[in-house]
Amino acid sequence: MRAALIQLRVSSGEVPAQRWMRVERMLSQLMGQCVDLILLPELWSVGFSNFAQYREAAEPLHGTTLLRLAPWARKLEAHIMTGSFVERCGSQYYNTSALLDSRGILTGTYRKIHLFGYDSQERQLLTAGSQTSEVLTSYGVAGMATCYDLRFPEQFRRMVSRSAEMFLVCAAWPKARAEDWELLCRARALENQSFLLACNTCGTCGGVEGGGHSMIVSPEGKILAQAGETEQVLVADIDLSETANFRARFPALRDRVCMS
Ligand SMILES: O=C(O)CCC(=O)C(=O)O
Repeated sequence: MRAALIQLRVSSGEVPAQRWMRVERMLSQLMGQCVDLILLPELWSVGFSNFAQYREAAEPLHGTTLLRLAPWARKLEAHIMTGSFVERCGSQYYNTSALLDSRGILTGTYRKIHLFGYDSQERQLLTAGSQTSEVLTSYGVAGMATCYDLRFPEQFRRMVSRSAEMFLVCAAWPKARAEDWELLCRARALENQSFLLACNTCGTCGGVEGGGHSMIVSPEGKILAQAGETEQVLVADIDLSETANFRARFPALRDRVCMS
């Protein structure tokens, strides 16, 4: 499977339309590259730290993000994990990401469970999701998660208990905690013997510098590909049979003991 992580620069001085233009340009550059799965970061259109704009930027589930990205999924014949957007549902607002299949059809959604309350208004403005998300794709079962969720191993373990074989993570993780980012991405992959694809932002939004370093981690916790600190598309090939091979060779998941 060939994956492409669109590490987008999200800066305060820009309007979402400018980011959309760059995203669509990067998608068009993937034409002919036989990519199977594309990931975008967390709240890339509005900008994670642009809290004052959340309400105005909110959209229904089948809103702008899905409508604009679905034709790209069809054109590129690739799954697209849309990154997250502010979803409006009745009077509630969520940090929601979606997975489109290569026909542009919505196959999975995830509402961020662990909202970030430190130096952030996310927890005041949004409602937390209450369900993990495991989506059956043509490449296996994908578990979806968002940024701060990385600090909560029980969420990833639950997804593995529900058959996840890889994790798709969108993030707006700050550079100030870049070491945590790498450590947590590798730990969640290794302890769950699963591929982890994590797409982050870069650039400075609301005074917070995005850490970049989007990465693809193997089920053995090794970084297979990693972006730098600037805007780029990280493309890498993944051998998904490694998950089953490693789980058979070193069957730690089988030795789980129920602690509750
Ligand atoms: O946990 C962290 O250090 C960063 C989390 C974050 O920025 C987020 O959830 O958007």
